[in-house]
Amino acid sequence: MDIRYASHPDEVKSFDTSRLRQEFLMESLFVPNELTLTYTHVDRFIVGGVLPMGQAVLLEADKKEMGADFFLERREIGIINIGGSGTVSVDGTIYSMDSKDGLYIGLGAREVAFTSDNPNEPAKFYLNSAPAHRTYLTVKIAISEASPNHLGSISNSNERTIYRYIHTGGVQSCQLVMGMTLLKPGNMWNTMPCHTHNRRSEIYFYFDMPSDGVVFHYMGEPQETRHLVVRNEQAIISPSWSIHSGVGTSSYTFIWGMAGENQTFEDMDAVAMKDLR
Ligand SMILES: O=C(O)C(=O)C[C@H](O)C(=O)CO
Ligand SMILES: [Zn+2]
Repeated sequence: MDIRYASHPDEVKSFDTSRLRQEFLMESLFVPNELTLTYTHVDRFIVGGVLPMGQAVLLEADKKEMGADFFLERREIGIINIGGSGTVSVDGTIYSMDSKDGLYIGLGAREVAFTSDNPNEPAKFYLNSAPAHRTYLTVKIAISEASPNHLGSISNSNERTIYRYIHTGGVQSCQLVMGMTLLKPGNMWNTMPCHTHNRRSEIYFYFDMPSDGVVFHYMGEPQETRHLVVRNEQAIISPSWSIHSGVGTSSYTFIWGMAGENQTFEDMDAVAMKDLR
């Protein structure tokens, strides 16, 4: 399990490109038949990916790093499939997962296994997990059941739909809030004007990009912005003090996940365009 520590914003000002990437970027989430996990001390998120290719992959705890006998002993998890169809089995109950289907699994589930229906068109399960204090129902969420919110305009190159999967008005959780943003064709910008939210941190995961496409993802304090070049199926840690916004060389989709002090999606500290540096 890859471990990342939290950084002070004053320290991050002096990071060069490779240090920024080492601390904040997750470059390889999908390795055939492996559970790939990164544990960040930023709100103790675990971010991961599963690519089952002809065998089931188990959601196993890293006993040393997590100090737990099973992954969901003290945690909850949100899962979104970005690949072909597959299944997630939770203590013997099988959930069929088509592309862009989501699943919330509550504290205490012991045996979670991932499979693909067709190894030639494998499922790709993207995972966000956060510490939990009580059990909420395990629920599957089709994108048609997620709450859509249309934002932006073609004149600002940011017309997009935000789908909330796990949130206060939908599937309940202890602290995880999770969803997906789809850009309309021809639109390249996400989350600009940008914001921070000191009560929560956030993980962005970019996908549906061509192999030579990149997203210039902006992070840092609003007056000390930095960029990271992010490629298809890579994820970024955004601490509570950091903006999180990106512009692509072509269109893309991204999954966002938040955890922390509150779950109020609208609780954002908006950054005025004139204040960005
Ligand atoms: O497109 C957007 O704007 C977003 O998806 C914003 C994220 O959901 C976010 O940053 C929530 O805090
Ligand atoms: Zn945000």
